[in-house]
Amino acid sequence: MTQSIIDVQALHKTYPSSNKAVLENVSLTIKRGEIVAFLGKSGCGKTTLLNMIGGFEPASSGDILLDGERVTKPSQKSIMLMQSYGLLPWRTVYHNVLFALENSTLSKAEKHTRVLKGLALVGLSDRLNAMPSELSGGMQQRVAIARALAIEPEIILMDEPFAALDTFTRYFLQDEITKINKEQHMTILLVTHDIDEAIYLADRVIILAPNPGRIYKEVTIQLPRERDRASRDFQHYRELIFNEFHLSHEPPAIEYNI
Ligand SMILES: Nc1ncnc2c1ncn2[C@@H]1O[C@H](COP(=O)(O)OP(=O)(O)OP(=O)(O)O)[C@@H](O)[C@H]1O
Repeated sequence: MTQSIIDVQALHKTYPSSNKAVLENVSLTIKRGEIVAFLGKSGCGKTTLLNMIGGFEPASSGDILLDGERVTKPSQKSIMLMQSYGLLPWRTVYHNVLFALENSTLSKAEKHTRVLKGLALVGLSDRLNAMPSELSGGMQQRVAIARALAIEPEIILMDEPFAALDTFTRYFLQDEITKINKEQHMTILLVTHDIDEAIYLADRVIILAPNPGRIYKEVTIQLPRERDRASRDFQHYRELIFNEFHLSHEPPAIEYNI
């Protein structure tokens, strides 16, 4: 049986500045090496959930266990990858990736090896000395992925990482992510608004309902890897998730008092 890496137990979240619950009674278990996508209407708490799993935001109640240990602060076990690449414009590609290891106790040689490995995994070994301004958006996001990989985290948390990119660059990076997941057996949690991206990448899609944010439905994607977006099976999941997604935030039925 595959061991679970993340256990979210009866999680509630209300931000101190508001008295409205953002997340209510969220429980889920994520297996090591799994890719899980979160879909849901804007404001239903997807980013909040990811931030809490990353240790950036405390829970109001409930627990998050990572490898059996309670998450109370950010750790090197999980890395957040954002839509904005966050590269330092005055550093080369190599030095941007190295930056992630600056506070680590690794030797200089080990850091060098990790940087080269990370950049090789995203196909950028030939751009070590390039400046971020010389790279396309897709390449900059690959540098950001390499930087995350250099840390060798167990979990990568992705908050709409490809939303700002054009379709083909997005497809290319989605393939990179599945390759990295397969080769490195990394657990990947992905927040997206793109149903196709969720089906293409995920082993499991979790649909959240809003007000307060809660798990509405889980869909296991039983398609072999090297998924074909044009296949009938893919179409089946597209329709299934599309329908569930709309049901998840249907306005309540209007009551008429006659
Ligand atoms: N730091 C904060 N303080 C107070 N309220 C917040 C804070 N961060 C988020 N919220 C509120 O929590 C709710 C959920 O926000 P969150 O960003 O988690 O949703 P989301 O599903 O990721 O939305 P989107 O898809 O638009 O990114 C929203 O109503 C938002 O206004």
